[in-house]
Amino acid sequence: MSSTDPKSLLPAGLAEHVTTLSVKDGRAIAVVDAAGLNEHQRDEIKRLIDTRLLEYDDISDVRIVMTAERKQRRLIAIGSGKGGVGKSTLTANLAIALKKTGRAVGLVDADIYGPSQPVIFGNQGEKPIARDKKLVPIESSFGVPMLSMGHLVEPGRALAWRGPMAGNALSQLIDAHWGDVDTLLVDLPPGTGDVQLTMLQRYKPMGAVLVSTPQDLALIDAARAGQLFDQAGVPVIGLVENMAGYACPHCGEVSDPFGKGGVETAAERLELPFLGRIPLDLAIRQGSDRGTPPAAGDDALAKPFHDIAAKVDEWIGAKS
Ligand SMILES: Nc1ncnc2c1ncn2[C@@H]1O[C@H](COP(=O)(O)OP(=O)(O)OP(=O)(O)O)[C@@H](O)[C@H]1O
Repeated sequence: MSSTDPKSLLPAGLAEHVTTLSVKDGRAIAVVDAAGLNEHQRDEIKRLIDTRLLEYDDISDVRIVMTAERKQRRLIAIGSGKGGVGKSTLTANLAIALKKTGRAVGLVDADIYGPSQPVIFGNQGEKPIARDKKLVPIESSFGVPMLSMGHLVEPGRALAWRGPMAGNALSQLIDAHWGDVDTLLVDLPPGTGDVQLTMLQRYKPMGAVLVSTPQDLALIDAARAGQLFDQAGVPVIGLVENMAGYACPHCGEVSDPFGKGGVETAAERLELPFLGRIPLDLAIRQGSDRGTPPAAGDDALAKPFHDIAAKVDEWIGAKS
């Protein structure tokens, strides 16, 4: 067989996808430019090339290399209207719970103004290394690789970042060596600032989860954050109510310091799904401070996080 132009072995419609084709000792190696092709198209092209080349008597083995075959990584943003409502706590526990459902989850702590994930995961002081100018995520004890500005700068130093600097910080964390991770949870700073805008412009998340306490003010801000996602065409997966129902550790009586059911009512009003309620429980705060997030366990404290993760998991499954 002439190998001056092996691409001529293929019909033009297939050859146009092939960067190089070599044939030697019965083995054909085709390099296919897979940029812009979806998974189905890639599989189809692979199949057609394979079948066509094997029709030649002197080809017995076909190897196909797909370039630009970047793993489609979905981003799920976790946002809140205001700070201190438990967004970081939810993100960490959701990531751990999703990992338990079998998803390859990673976590980006994009709350660059007040990164708290290194504390929640108990790996403060660890520093990610860089390879080929990209960061390598830190492996956490819960099987969730993660990157946080808290691992890169001294506590408090990132606070002054605004505009492009804040956006670039986000890119460094997202465009990292995430390997097999297919679902990246992004813990956003509260509100609707520079990081959120960069996120929406450069990396359109697949969906967003919003956290709020039942207080009216927190809810109004959460609705505003929801609007931003909505305008950008990012579906809100649902709302989570945090710090609802405080069970007194002494007498067991349940009180509602921030009101009750406000988030569920707001979700109904905004026509958004309600994903669940997490109680105000001292053990949740203690676990977060100690580097042992409750979702790592299997007890009653873990349950609300696992239930919310199951709903998010189902939502992702339905969209994929
Ligand atoms: N359900 C809960 N029960 C008890 N403590 C909680 C609960 N949720 C969060 N906390 C605690 O409240 C504090 C704030 O939570 P967290 O850092 O998750 O909020 P945040 O919304 O991410 O805040 P910020 O955006 O300011 O970082 C933390 O000390 C956390 O441990």
